[in-house]
Amino acid sequence: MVKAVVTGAGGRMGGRIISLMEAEEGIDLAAAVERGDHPAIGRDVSEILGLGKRGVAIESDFSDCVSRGDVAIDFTSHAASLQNLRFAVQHGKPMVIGSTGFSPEEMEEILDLAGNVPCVLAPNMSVGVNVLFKVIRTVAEILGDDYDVEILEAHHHLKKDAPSGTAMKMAHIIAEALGRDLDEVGIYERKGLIGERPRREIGIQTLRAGDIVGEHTVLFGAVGERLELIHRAHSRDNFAKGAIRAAKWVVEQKPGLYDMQDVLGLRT
Ligand SMILES: NC(=O)C1=CN([C@@H]2O[C@H](COP(=O)(O)OP(=O)(O)OC[C@H]3O[C@@H](n4cnc5c(N)ncnc54)[C@H](OP(=O)(O)O)[C@@H]3O)[C@@H](O)[C@H]2O)C=CC1
Ligand SMILES: O=C(O)C1=N[C@H](C(=O)O)C[C@H](O)C1
Repeated sequence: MVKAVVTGAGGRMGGRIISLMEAEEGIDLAAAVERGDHPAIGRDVSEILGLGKRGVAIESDFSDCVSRGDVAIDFTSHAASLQNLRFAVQHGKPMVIGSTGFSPEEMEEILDLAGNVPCVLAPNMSVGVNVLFKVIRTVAEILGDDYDVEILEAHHHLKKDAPSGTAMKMAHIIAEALGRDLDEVGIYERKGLIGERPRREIGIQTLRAGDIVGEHTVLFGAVGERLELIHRAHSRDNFAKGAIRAAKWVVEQKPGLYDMQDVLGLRT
């Protein structure tokens, strides 16, 4: 039985992960963690989620409880996940990180830390999006420079980072497939007399509205036609199931940084 410590337990993703873990074989909740000043601290985690009492109280100090688990699952924020990974390394514990919005410097530190423990880091843990990552690489390679590339993402109005981690990963995949440097060709907003669209631009556009769970469109446009590849998440359960699957997988791995392509066996 894999024992998991879940951080961000009072959040949208943390809550779904804990709820779905109840019905999942081979994994159990060892501890649940929230930010120190969160109103849920000290309350039974299942009570918060409307599941009745389970005898796991929400705690505030990850460094205190990480050693009670075989793996930590963290959907909090870029800063909290990095801090938690530092603690996980101190205790030699594998980690699954779903948070997004890491800076290049933070990514460098994660890569460095993951040299000590196995770590899955993925901006999107759904099977559908991870298949789409492969598909858009192939499509970009086939269509090449003849098609304009635009990525459109839409999320709920509570999301803190933009563009989404998924949209940024899509942009990186396509830039790599087309031999372009995303720092040079990525365009995140347009306004005013912008002139004709440079052919090599990769547009990444963000929408925020209501309770949209997560939608990503990759548009390849030419004169006379366009190809659109769309993923729509209907709930957070696919992300949560992916995180649980990653947690069971990562405990068997050697130290290193992995993503969902590795977990799902999609890497070629
Ligand atoms: N990889 C994937 O498949 C997915 C990734 N995400 C990403 O996961 C992250 C979380 O998303 P979501 O659940 O919607 O966000 P929420 O804001 O609902 O949840 C995050 C939770 O983490 C808590 N938190 C913040 N800092 C700490 C800390 N230091 N220790 C413990 N808990 C802390 C927050 O508390 P407080 O509210 O008090 O700040 C909050 O309860 C985001 O970065 C999002 O982009 C989301 C969905 C899928
Ligand atoms: O914050 C969210 O909600 C989501 N974040 C992830 C991202 O930034 O890509 C994945 C998902 O679309 C939901």
